Amino acid sequence: MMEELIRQALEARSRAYAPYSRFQVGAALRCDGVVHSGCNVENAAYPLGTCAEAGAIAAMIRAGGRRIEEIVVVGGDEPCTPCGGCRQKIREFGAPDLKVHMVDPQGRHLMTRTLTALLPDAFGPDHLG
Ligand SMILES: O=c1ccn([C@H]2C[C@H](O)[C@@H](CO)O2)c(=O)[nH]1
Ligand SMILES: [Zn+2]
Repeated sequence: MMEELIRQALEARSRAYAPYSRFQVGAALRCDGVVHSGCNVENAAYPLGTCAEAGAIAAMIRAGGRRIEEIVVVGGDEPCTPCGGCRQKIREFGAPDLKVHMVDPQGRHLMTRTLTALLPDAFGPDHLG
């Protein structure tokens, strides 16, 4: 299953629209045993670009899913750690011990972190009662 997550993250990355940064990113997550993926989509109005993780989450929600069980992110040769905004977006649907894996464009494992390690003391849905 990890292999499938990596495969889909790489495939999503190959479809990234990143003409401005030229930094292509793919993300794939598993929810209820199903894999959903996304890529970054930039815009001539730079701040409107969206991250790969956001695309994968949108695909999961569109499919009726609500829980991220595992997620893989691929950017360049260094670990592509999710940006701060994406950490919060992942928190919405991920448990504190969710594993976030980072791989390189060849699919080789680079780093794994728990969501808690990436976003300690996170604000989340529980805070709203
Ligand atoms: O985890 C990350 C980090 C960056 N990006 C995108 C945003 C932008 O399009 C490009 C450069 O920051 O990479 C992602 O999609 N996910
Ligand atoms: Zn992001």
